[in-house]
Order: sequence, then C-alpha cells, then structure tokens
Amino acid sequence: MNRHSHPTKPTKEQAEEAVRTLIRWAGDDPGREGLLGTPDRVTRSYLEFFAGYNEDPDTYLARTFEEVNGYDEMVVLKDIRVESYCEHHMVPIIGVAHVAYIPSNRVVGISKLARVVDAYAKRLQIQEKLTRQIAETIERTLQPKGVAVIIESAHQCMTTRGVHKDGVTMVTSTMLGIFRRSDITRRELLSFIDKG
Ligand SMILES: Nc1nc2c(ncn2[C@@H]2O[C@H](COP(=O)(O)OP(=O)(O)OP(=O)(O)O)[C@@H](O)[C@H]2O)c(=O)[nH]1
Ligand SMILES: [Zn+2]
Repeated sequence: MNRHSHPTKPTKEQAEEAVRTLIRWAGDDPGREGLLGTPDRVTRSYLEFFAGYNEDPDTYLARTFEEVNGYDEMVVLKDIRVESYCEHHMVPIIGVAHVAYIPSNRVVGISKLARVVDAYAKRLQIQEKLTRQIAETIERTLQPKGVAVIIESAHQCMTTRGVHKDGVTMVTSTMLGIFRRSDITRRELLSFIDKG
C-alpha cells in the first residue's frame, strides 16, 4: 500500500450507498428511475477523477535518454491541460501547467512530464501543493540543473459557488535550481510560455 491509499477503503457497494446519501442530501430521490444507475456511474467516475492515487509518478521518469549530444538547454512543455479536484470542496480545478527543466545529462520522453502532472492532478489537491509535487518529482528523479512548474487554473469552488467570481485565474509557480537563482533563465522561460 502506498502512502496515499486510505487504510479503510470502502467497498464499491459502500461507496454507492454514500452517493445515494448525497443524492438525498441534495434533495432528490435515489430510488427514482433516472437516478438508479447514478451511484454506479459516480463511483466509476471517481476511479477516473482520482486515478492518481494508484500511480507512482517517479516511475514515469525512470526511463531516461542520455544520448542527446550534450543538449543542456531548456526543455519546456507548455499548456498541459490540468484536471484536478479541490480538496476543500471536491469540485474541479481546470487549467494548464507549464513544465520546464534544464537537463544535466538525462532527458525524458516529453509525454512523461504530462503523465507526472496527471498523476498528481488526479487527486484531491490544493494548487500550491500540486505545483510543488510536480517540480520536486522532476528534481528528485532527473537531478536537472533546474525545474520550473507554473500552473494557471480556474477553481470551480470560486466560480460555481461561494464568491462566484468567474474569469479569475489562480497562478502558482515553483522554481528550483537555476530557475530560482537566475533572473535570465526565468525570463527565458516566461518568453517561451508567452508571459515575458
Ligand atoms: N490556497 C488555496 N486555496 C484554495 C484552493 N482551492 C480552494 N481554495 C480555497 O480554500 C478556501 C476554503 O475556505 P473555507 O472558509 O474553509 O471554506 P468556505 O466556507 O467554503 O469558503 P468560500 O469558498 O469562501 O465560500 C476557500 O477560500 C477556497 O477558495 C487552492 O488550490 N489553494
Ligand atoms: Zn475549493
């Protein structure tokens, strides 16, 4: 069991019963025809929304390529769609992540950076923690010269409830290594992602 699994994971039937309880809490009747299949669908949806709990992000970065002719410039993957879930209200956080690193000798297949984003996004999150987890995983596994992660997103807990402020973007960033130390490197990154 990894450290993210809950020791008392319920059965699917127990999870479906919880959905029926929430339907009643919403004010509807879980016994009416249109809702009969809903607990099954919701519990199956949860397996997708929260698939990250069954993933070990480090393994995505385990296969690296060293034959890149000494490429030691910035690699940027920008506008990676992020679908996450606010841990306070359990509603979607939708946005984009920009991930950059400067290899020291190992580079990874670029899709793996997006897989790491997903593995942490598909959990109950706050955006600050999500941003940091992605950056720290890349730093730990690739030991690059630097890592930068920027996430821009909309929180449905702010748009569809609560303060109801649509069009608000939350921006978070984690800068490690040379991205933290060097203004020039940071500026280069911001120009690549059209924020310079
Ligand atoms: N820092 C941070 N805050 C978040 C994130 N997602 C949601 N929140 C905020 O978490 C806070 C939870 O505040 P509470 O006062 O406990 O909850 P609440 O009564 O539902 O608050 P309102 O959303 O203001 O109605 C809210 O201000 C949310 O906007 C996130 O990723 N990072
Ligand atoms: Zn929230």
